[in-house]
Amino acid sequence: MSRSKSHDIFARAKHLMPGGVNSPARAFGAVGGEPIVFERGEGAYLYDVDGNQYIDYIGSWGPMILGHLHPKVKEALHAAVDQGTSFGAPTERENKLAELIIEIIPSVQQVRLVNSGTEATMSAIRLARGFTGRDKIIKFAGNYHGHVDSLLVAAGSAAATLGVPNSPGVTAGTAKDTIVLPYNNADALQEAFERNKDQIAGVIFEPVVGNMGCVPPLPGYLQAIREICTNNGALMIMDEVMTGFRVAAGGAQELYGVTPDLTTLGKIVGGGLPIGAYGGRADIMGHILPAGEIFQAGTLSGNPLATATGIATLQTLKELNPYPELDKKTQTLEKGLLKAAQQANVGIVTARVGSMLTPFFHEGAVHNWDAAAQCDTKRYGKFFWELIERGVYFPCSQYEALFVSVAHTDDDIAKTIDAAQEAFLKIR
Ligand SMILES: Cc1ncc(COP(=O)(O)O)c(C=O)c1O
Ligand SMILES: NCC(=O)CCC(=O)O
Repeated sequence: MSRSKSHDIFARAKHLMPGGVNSPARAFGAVGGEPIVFERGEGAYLYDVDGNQYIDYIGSWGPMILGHLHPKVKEALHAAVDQGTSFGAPTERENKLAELIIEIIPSVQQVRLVNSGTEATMSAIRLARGFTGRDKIIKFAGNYHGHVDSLLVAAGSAAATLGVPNSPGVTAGTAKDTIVLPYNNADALQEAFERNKDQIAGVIFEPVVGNMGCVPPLPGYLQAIREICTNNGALMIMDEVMTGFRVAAGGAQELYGVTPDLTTLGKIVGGGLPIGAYGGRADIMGHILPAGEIFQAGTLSGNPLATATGIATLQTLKELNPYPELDKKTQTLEKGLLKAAQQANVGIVTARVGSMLTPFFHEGAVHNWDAAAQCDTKRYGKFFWELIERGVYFPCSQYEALFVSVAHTDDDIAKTIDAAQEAFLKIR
């Protein structure tokens, strides 16, 4: 497989952009080598500038649940472009997207559209602080909520992958109001509330973590967070940027039957265009300017193109209800990976919720960051490259979940398992 054009373009990129990329997650820092430069995507496939085809399991880091260039999404985008790209003023499309979100996620009674998942979490914690009049926020090690200063503490995703869970540039003053706890440990949460009585504005968390690899909540854990928040007058902020419309139509809150006060959304809600959203209880959302007094704004918020692709994506998901099928396909992939690893005598464990999956190069189950940090990331990197050589694009880090889309066929899954079989044999 030649990637000479990719190499030349990336060589130039390194002079133009820090590290040659516009986001560190895509820099291949953890797997070594150079990122692949892509030209187009269609269905379950990505095509690089050298004409190589890959079965794509990154899906733009989550948004592409319908696959690339889904006809309904493409059509909606074309129609929207013909009407103008941005007005900085209300549109009916914003209502439609808001209505869909509110219908699909009942805990969201009102919603504000923003431009990214980062903006959603940043705004949600400002709202939690403004609403409660308290300063402190609890987050969990290995959870990632975008590059919000106060949440870039013990962060997962690229921050963990590239060894900067606590980014320089985040002041001690900012970080001091963030309390970091281990995930999947309700006792630690209870104790933190006892130590910081009446000071905690909210708890922000990934209900299924995708950013230290896929780490599901232990039974009863989400319910415990709910109870502890309620008992202490703190807001439960479920970061469903990744899990929303992914693990179930109504996200992890539907899957596990737990109702948060605020929900943050991104990725799928924009169907591949830049968007984010935060919403929740109307009495809390009513504090956002201009209904209330807490400031939050955006020139491009509610963008006509992003709302068009968001509506088309959510409507198509509603029509298809692909979740049982996604679950089945991803389970087949999970079982295939496990079997292939066993045959090659390579020790892995898998974790999966619906169409989110991670093969961990680790001996026991992974429930928190301490365990995830023990993974053999070097071996993961080797596995990753063996898959690339066989036309399979897995996440370029042990600490990112892979995603299966509606476009992946049984044949794609079978080919991926075949590729994994060969890859495990190569790296054993
Ligand atoms: C759970 C979670 N929250 C927030 C974010 C930040 O979203 P964005 O990259 O759109 O800013 C991400 C992904 O990046 C995420 O996975
Ligand atoms: N799971 C991590 C992300 O989704 C971030 C992607 C990026 O920043 O490129």
